[in-house]
Amino acid sequence: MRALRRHSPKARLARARHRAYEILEQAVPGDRLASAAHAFIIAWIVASVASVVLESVPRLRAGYEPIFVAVEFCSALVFTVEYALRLWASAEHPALRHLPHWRARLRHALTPAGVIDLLAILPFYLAYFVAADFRVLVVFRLLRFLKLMRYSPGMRSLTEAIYAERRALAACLVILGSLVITTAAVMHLAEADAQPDKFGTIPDAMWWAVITLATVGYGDVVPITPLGKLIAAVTALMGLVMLALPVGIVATAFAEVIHRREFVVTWGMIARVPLFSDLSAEEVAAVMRLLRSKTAQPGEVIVSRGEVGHSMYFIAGGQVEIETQHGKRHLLGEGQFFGEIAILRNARRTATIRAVVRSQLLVLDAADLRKLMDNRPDIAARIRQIASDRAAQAEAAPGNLSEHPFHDV
Ligand SMILES: Nc1ncnc2c1ncn2[C@@H]1O[C@@H]2COP(=O)(O)O[C@H]2[C@H]1O
Repeated sequence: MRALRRHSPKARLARARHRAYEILEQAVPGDRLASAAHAFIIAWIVASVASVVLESVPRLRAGYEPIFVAVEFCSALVFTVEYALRLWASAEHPALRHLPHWRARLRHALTPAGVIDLLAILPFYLAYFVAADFRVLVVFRLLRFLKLMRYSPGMRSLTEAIYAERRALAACLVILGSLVITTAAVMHLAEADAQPDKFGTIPDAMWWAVITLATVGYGDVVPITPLGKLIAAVTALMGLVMLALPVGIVATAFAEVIHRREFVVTWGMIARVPLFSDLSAEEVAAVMRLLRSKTAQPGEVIVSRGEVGHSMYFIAGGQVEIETQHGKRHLLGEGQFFGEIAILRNARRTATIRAVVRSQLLVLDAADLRKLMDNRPDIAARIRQIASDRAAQAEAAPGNLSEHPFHDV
C-alpha cells in the first residue's frame, strides 16, 4: 500500500518538483545535472546579451539577421522553460513550503529574481505578439544580464553589504541631496545677475551643482564672478569628500562580508540541517544572519581535542571524522553538528575533528548559540540531549564507541 502511494502520479510529481528545485535553486556540490543546467543557462544569458549588443550595429544586423533571430528565439525558449520550472518548483522552497502552492508561486514571482526572470522573456512575447515598434524593449532584453546575479556569490555578498549598510548609505544620500540644493542656491545668488541663462533659477543651478559635486565637471556651465569661483572650489572639494564616503562604507562592508564568509549561506543549506527544520521563515532568516560559512579541505583539522572552543559547526555538505580520546573514529555527515560540548560545558574540546572530503560548514559562535538556545527551548533541549549522549559515550570505557553509534541529529 505504502509502496503504491510512493509510486502514485502525485508522489512522482512531487519528487520531480523537488528535483527541479534542487537543480535550479540549490547549489549542492557534486550535483552534476545542476552544474550542467547552470552552465547551460549562463551560456544562453551571455549569448543572448551579446546578440542584442551586436545586433545594434547596422552592418552586422544586415549580414547576420537570421542568426540574431535564431539566438533570440532559442534564448527566449530556454528562459521561458526556466521561468516556468522555477515557478513550479518554488513550492519546494523551505520558506514557502507551508503556503498553498499558488501563493508560494506568487511570492516567488514577486521576488527581485522572479521579476528579472519575467522581464527577461517579456520583450520576446511583446515584440512577436503585439504589433508595435518597441525599441525600448532592447533595454529589457539587456536586463537579462541581471540573471547572472543568481550565479555570482560575489554579487550576493555585495548586495548583502549594501543592505547591511543601508542606513549609512541613506544618510549619505540625504547629505548629498542637501549639499546639491544648498550649493545650487548659493551659486544662484552669486551668479544669477552675471549669467541669468545658466544660474537664473535654483533648478538651473542644480545641474551645475550635481555635475560639480560628482566631480565630473563637464564645463558647460562655469562661474565667472570671483565669488562664484570661490563657491565652485569649495563645492568641488566637498564633492570629493562626499563621494568617497559611500564608496568607503560599501568597500569596508563588502570586505567584511567576503572575509566572514567563504561561500554564501543559502536557505537550502539551512534546510539540510534537521535541527532547524521546525523553524519559521523569520527564524531561519534570523539564524542565517548568525551563521558564518567555512570550507574545510580534505584532511584539514577543524577542531583539536584539548583546545578552547568558541563555536559550534553544522555540516551543510561533506563529511567529517571524529577522533575521540580513546582513538575511536566515527563519521558525521550532512545535516549533523559538532563542537557543542565545549561551549555548553565551558570546557575544552573533547575530540579532534577532521574533514574527510571537502566540506561546507556553517559556524555558529558561542554567544549566538546561547542566544538561539534562549529563544528556542526545543532546539536547546535537542542540542543538550545530543551533547550529553556524546559526552557519555566519549567518557565511556575504550571500545564502547563503535558499539554505540552516535545519534543522528
Ligand atoms: N562520542 C561522540 N560522538 C559524537 N560526537 C562527539 C563525541 N565526542 C565528541 N564529539 C563531538 O566532537 C566535538 C569536539 O568538540 P566539542 O567537545 O566542543 O564537541 C564535540 C562533539 O560535538
